[in-house]
Amino acid sequence: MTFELQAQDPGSNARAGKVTTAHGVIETPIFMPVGTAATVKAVHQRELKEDIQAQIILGNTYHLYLRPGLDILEKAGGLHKFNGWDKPILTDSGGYQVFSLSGTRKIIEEGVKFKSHIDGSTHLFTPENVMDTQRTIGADIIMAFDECTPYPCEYDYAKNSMHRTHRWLKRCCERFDSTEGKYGFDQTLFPIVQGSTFRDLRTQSAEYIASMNREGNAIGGLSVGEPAEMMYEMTDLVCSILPKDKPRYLMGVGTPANILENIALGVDMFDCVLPTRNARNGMLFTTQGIINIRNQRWKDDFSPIDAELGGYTSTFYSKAYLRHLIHAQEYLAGMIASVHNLTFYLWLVKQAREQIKAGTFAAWKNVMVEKLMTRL
Ligand SMILES: CNc1nc2cc3c(=O)[nH]c(N)nc3c(CCO)c2[nH]1
Repeated sequence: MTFELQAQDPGSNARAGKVTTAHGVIETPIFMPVGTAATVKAVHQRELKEDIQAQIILGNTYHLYLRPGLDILEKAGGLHKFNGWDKPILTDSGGYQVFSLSGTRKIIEEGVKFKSHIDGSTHLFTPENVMDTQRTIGADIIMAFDECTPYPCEYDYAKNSMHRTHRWLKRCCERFDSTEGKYGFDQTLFPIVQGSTFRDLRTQSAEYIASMNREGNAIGGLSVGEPAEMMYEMTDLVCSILPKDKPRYLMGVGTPANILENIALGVDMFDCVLPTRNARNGMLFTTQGIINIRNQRWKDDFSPIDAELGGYTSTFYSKAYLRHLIHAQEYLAGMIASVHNLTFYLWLVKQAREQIKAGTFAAWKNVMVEKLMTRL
C-alpha cells in the first residue's frame, strides 16, 4: 500500500492524496461506507460503485467471524469474492464490536472473552487470532486489535487500557509480519491511537503508534459520546504527531460537519454507520440541509430527493414518494434512503478534495458546515 500527498490547503491542515492498494486507488479525503456483515445494508454492489461511487468499504471481523464464519469465507476465496466487491476493503478488528454488541465480555491480558450476540457461544479474541482472521477475510487494510477506551473514564483506566492496547499492538505486528496474505495480494496493518481525552496519554499513544512506522495510522477512542470540541482537540493533537506522509483514519466519524472539521485538522479517512442507520428511520442528509422525510411537510412535495446530487436514486425519486414508502414500511424505503445518504457523503468528500486542490477549502468548509446543520 502506498500514499501520495497531492495537495495541502493553505488555510488549514487539510490535505488531498491517493492511497494505492492491491484492489485499486482511494482518493483522500474519503468516506468509507460500513458493510458490517458482508453488505452495506440495503445497498447493491452496483449502486455502491455506480451511483454512490464508493472507493472502499468496511467489513467487520466480529460479525464475519461469527457469520458466515471463516470456513465459508476461505472457501469463497475471501470477502472480495464472497460479496463481489472488487475494490478496496478495510476490516475493523472486532474489539469495538465486542464491546458494543456482546452482552458479556471480559478483558484479560491474553485478549477478550465474549459471548456471541447471535447464539450465546463463548469465544476468545486475541491479537494473534484476530490477525489470522483478517488474513482469512482478505481485506486490503486491516486494523490492530485494540480496546476502544470507554468515555468517560478515570485517568488510570485510560492509562492502563492504552498500555494494554500498545502491548496488543506489538503482538499484532509480530503475528501479521510473520504471516502472508492467503489470496495472492498484499494486506496492510494500521495501528490505532488511544488515550481517551487526556492530552498526555494521547501524546504518548500517538508517539508510540508513529514509532511502529506502519503504512497508515488510525485514531481510535473518539466518537464515543465526548463533546465534538473534545473530539477536535484530541484529533488536532494526534494529527500534529502522526507522520504527514501516512494516511490518517479517524474511526467511527461522523456527521457531515464532524467530517469537514476533521478534514481541516488533517484526517484522510472516515467511516460511520450514520448515513445508513439514520436513512432507515428517514433522516436524510442533503445539499440543502437535513430532512426528516417522515415529516408532514413533504407529503405533497414531488421534487427530487436532492436534485443537486446527481446519481439515479437522489434525482429519480421524489420526497413525497419516499415519505410514503417510509410510512408504509416498504423495503424500498430503506434502500432509497441508504443509497441517497451514501451518495451525499461521497459527494461531500469529493467536494472537499476539489476545494483542497483549489486551495479554497478553509473558507468553503465554514460555509458548508453552517449549511449542513440546517434542519429543513
Ligand atoms: C461510532 N464511533 C466509533 N468510535 C470508534 C472507535 C474505535 C476504536 O477505538 N477502535 C476500533 N477498532 N474501532 C472503533 C470504532 C469502529 C469503527 O468502525 C469506532 N466507532
